[in-house]
Amino acid sequence: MFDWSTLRDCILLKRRNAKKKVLRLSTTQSNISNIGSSLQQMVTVINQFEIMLVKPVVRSNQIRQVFAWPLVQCSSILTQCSTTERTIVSSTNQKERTFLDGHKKHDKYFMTFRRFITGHEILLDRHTNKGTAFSIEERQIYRIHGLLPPTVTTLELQADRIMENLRNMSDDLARYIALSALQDRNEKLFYRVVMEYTQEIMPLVYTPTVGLACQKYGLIFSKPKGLFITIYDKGHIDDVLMNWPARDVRVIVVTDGERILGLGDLGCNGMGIPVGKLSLYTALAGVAPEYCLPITLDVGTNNESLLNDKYYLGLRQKRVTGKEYDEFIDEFMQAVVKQFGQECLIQFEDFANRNAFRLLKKYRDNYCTFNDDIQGTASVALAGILASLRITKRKLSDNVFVFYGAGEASIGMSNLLVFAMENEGIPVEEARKKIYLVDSKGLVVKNRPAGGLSEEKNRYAHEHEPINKLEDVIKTIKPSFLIGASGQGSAFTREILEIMISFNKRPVIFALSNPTSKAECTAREAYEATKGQCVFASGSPFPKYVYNDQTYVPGQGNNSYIFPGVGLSIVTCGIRHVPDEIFYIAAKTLSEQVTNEDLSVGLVYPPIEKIRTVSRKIAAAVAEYAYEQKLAAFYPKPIDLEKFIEEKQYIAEYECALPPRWSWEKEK
Ligand SMILES: NC(=O)C1=CN([C@@H]2O[C@H](COP(=O)(O)OP(=O)(O)OC[C@H]3O[C@@H](n4cnc5c(N)ncnc54)[C@H](OP(=O)(O)O)[C@@H]3O)[C@@H](O)[C@H]2O)C=CC1
Ligand SMILES: CC(=O)C(=O)O
Ligand SMILES: [Mg+2]
Repeated sequence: MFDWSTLRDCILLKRRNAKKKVLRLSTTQSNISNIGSSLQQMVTVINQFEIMLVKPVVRSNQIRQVFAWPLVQCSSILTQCSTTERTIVSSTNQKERTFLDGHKKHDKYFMTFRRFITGHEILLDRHTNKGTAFSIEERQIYRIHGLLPPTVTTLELQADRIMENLRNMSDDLARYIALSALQDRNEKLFYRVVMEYTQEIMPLVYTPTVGLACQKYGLIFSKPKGLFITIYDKGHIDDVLMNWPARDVRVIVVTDGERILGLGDLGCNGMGIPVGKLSLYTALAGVAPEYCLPITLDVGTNNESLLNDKYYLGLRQKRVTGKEYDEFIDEFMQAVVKQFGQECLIQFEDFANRNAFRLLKKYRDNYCTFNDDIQGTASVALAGILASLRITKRKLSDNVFVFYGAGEASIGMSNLLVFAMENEGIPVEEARKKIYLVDSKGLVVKNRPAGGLSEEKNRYAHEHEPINKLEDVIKTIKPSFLIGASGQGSAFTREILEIMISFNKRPVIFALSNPTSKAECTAREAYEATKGQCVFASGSPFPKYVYNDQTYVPGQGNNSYIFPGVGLSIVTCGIRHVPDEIFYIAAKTLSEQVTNEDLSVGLVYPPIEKIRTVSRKIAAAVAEYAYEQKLAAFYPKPIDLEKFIEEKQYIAEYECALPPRWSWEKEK
């Protein structure tokens, strides 16, 4: 029997640099050959030492065997681990490592062993915990026997138990808190529940409940799920990023909390949004959770009630703006690249209008980045518009569009719509003439006072008399599409909806503002006012509605149909930039997933139950384009992109006989 104390005594503590502690293993050949070969002993080997960093720091052949030998022996167990982990195990040659995504790296990683881990820690770690699903054998091996009740349950039964508990709860905020706690406790089970009961769970982890959760964030905060970087971290953002425990971060969703849904400035409470969006990256598209990092940039808040709220957890000061803000964001972008590489996707979410457009313009060609509120929303709206045309039987360019709200969402939608019309052969200027914007001052027209129009709005400003009221705009312009993204709940009154049906056989009404309280109208209001004739979609979900014995299913026109699939493609193929074409392709692919059966009940998006497949198809179409345009970094191009992407999609199954305690550390 191998004497572990000998090996342990040989572990030398080495400080690679001031910030990182690395344990380096050193022993002799004879000790190694004594290591037992039975499966159980191998489990013990891995179980007692966490393999933490990977790079051949140790050059001698003799020492290299120390690493290679037990790992190879263990490969039968470890092949059940995730793909990156498998890569290490299957490679005994430390000089060159072939990654499953095809690229090779030389001497970039090293292997070393980390401290002991107790069974109790396995139970407390959300990545490794299986709760009552640990088998008797695992309970013995990990020394957690006795720490759990004796009955071993399945993942399915655990999910049923969670659902029953959720359904018995009194309100959605309680359900949000319970799901958040589950995510902290047992990540696999959390994703199993979200993926299996998506329709029921999505409104809890995402809009509308996430809006309420953000408003109550100071009260309900329990465990951190992301990084908070404040303006006082300026000058050392890099250090804060290093505190995040995972090193192979491939997607960041970042907010500064200034325009959370249609709820306004929620400061640091906005953290609920990156957390929720990244949960959807995993649940709706299968981007592995360990690749995802939610970040809130706290530069203060101008929300007086938060500043006076004793539970508020953010900086109690007014927002920092101007040069200092810009330098802070610049440093953040650079630090992300330094820490996680230039292929790390940075999704901007819920920034205020005045920052959103200019930051997108500033960074879009130099970083792997997009703005979800501008570009993701544009894509989902275009998909819904294209699907609606199959009901109204009109060409895209035969329509007139009124956007209520002229902000990030509406301008993004207008720009992509023009792009789509151009593809139908319509000149840009002509396409723009079919689009009318209404903002807080009324119809966007040319003769607004000087300085009254931003560059983005100006593109859509018409030579027209000012009109203040929406109903008058509708009466005058007679649009076939009325699309709301204003954050103004109930703005589409019965009168407005009745005007829409008075000159359209099938008017298209999208009420895209979030959360539900901010929707411009409800599904019921739209169907009732138009006698079931409108085509309806909304940003937050509404239930089915029965009108005159006909069932109508409102679609959810939310960017959650787009960003997970686009992100999956970026992550799996290493796409370096995210041009607008990608959102056009995503929109077309999404609309092609809508069946005639869906359309027959008024649904202009595929049912949410199909979302994993839909996201994969979006990812494959985007990847095809990216390879054509030489935007993808991972070569060679897979022969079957969809299959390649499918193999990378995260699966919510308990898969490891061993806790996945392998992690990657990119060399700085
Ligand atoms: N379904 C989805 O996927 C998405 C939905 N949204 C939702 O869209 C809404 C707006 O988001 P976003 O565009 O980013 O926000 P912005 O702040 O960029 O834009 C809001 C726009 O609404 C206008 N507005 C405000 N009050 C009124 C009013 N009384 N009458 C007419 N227009 C008004 C503003 O006018 P002015 O320019 O004069 O200030 C502005 O143009 C939010 O509720 C958000 O949740 C956003 C992204 C995605
Ligand atoms: C859906 C979304 O991104 C928003 O409402 O801001
Ligand atoms: Mg948003």
